[in-house]
Amino acid sequence: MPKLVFIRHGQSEWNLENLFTGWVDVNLSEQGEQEAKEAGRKLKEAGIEFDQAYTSVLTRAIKTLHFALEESGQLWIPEEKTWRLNERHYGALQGKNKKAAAEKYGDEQVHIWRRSYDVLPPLLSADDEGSAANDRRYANLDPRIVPGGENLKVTLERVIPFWEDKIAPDLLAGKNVIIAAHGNSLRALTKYIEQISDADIMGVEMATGQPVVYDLDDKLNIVNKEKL
Ligand SMILES: O=C(O)[C@H](O)COP(=O)(O)O
Repeated sequence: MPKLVFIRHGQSEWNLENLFTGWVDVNLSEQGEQEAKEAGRKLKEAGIEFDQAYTSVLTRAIKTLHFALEESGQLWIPEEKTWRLNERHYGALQGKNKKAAAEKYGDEQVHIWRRSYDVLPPLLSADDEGSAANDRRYANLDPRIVPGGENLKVTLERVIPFWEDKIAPDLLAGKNVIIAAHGNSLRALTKYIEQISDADIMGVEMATGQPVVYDLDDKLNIVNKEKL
């Protein structure tokens, strides 16, 4: 029975400062590093052995994966990084303080931007200096698909092709897979594999640094879900 583990990166420097982050490549905070190591200890305690790891192209997720794997003695396993597991792009909100935005635009508007399934944040244009179009790590992406802002729906639509092409085939081959990613790329995957409605996904949150372990059957149905 394959195991699938999701882990949201540990607390980042911008989580700590309460800033919208999205595709901005911030580091883990000291607490975030500790959370990632603790996740590794829990995975070791649970005796989970991985065959394959996937992560985003953002430092906070990559380092979380590495701390967790190192702590569980599995830093050697194959890993792949993909932009498709990146955090949802927060558009022009990136770098803004969440509390200050709520004071300016109202709690309700900010909640809609953060948790609605299909409302887009204010977009960042491709010529904005913060645009991902200027970032070397996305140079191999068709400029037409470099986002200027994403909602959960758009995030899900770019995460699922990666699930279909890479993650699901690994699981079907009986491999245990760990995915270290982000609050919203993991909410998108959670919505997809648990078949959560557009309305109910608004209430689903991912804690930083907490492994979520799924046992799947050979048709990838969920047999058990446990948070460590
Ligand atoms: O990108 C961000 O700001 C956070 O990592 C996730 O944000 P959220 O809690 O607003 O979804």
